[in-house]
Amino acid sequence: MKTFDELFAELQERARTRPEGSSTVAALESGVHAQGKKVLEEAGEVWLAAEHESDEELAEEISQLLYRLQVIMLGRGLSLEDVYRYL
Ligand SMILES: N=c1c2ncn([C@@H]3O[C@H](COP(=O)(O)OP(=O)(O)OP(=O)(O)O)[C@@H](O)[C@H]3O)c2ncn1[C@@H]1O[C@H](COP(=O)(O)O)[C@@H](O)[C@H]1O
Repeated sequence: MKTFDELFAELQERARTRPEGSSTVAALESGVHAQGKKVLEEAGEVWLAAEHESDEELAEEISQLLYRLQVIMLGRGLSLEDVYRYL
């Protein structure tokens, strides 16, 4: 189990070291258009899960959306603080 901040630190490390086989490196290299499509896709799945699926399935979809948002943040060079200051 990990927190949002811990996942972000892990993904920052992936972006820095670019290990082979990392899905994050592949997502970063796919570009902002593909990254944005993934955000929309996962957001739609969260919506559908909230209406029709179990709590567990909803939680899993939300985790994927959070991951995709972090990829967008990393791709644009945003830090957690850049976002948190608006919360
Ligand atoms: N939390 C996630 C995570 N959530 C979603 N995904 C990616 O999203 C995919 C599932 O999304 P989809 O439902 O869109 O499935 P898909 O369309 O079949 O996937 P693709 O064809 O787009 O690869 C997974 O196969 C992963 O590639 C994630 N990839 C990585 N993480 C975590 O990120 C960290 C770094 O991972 P790596 O970069 O792979 O080392 C680790 O802690 C991982 O657990």
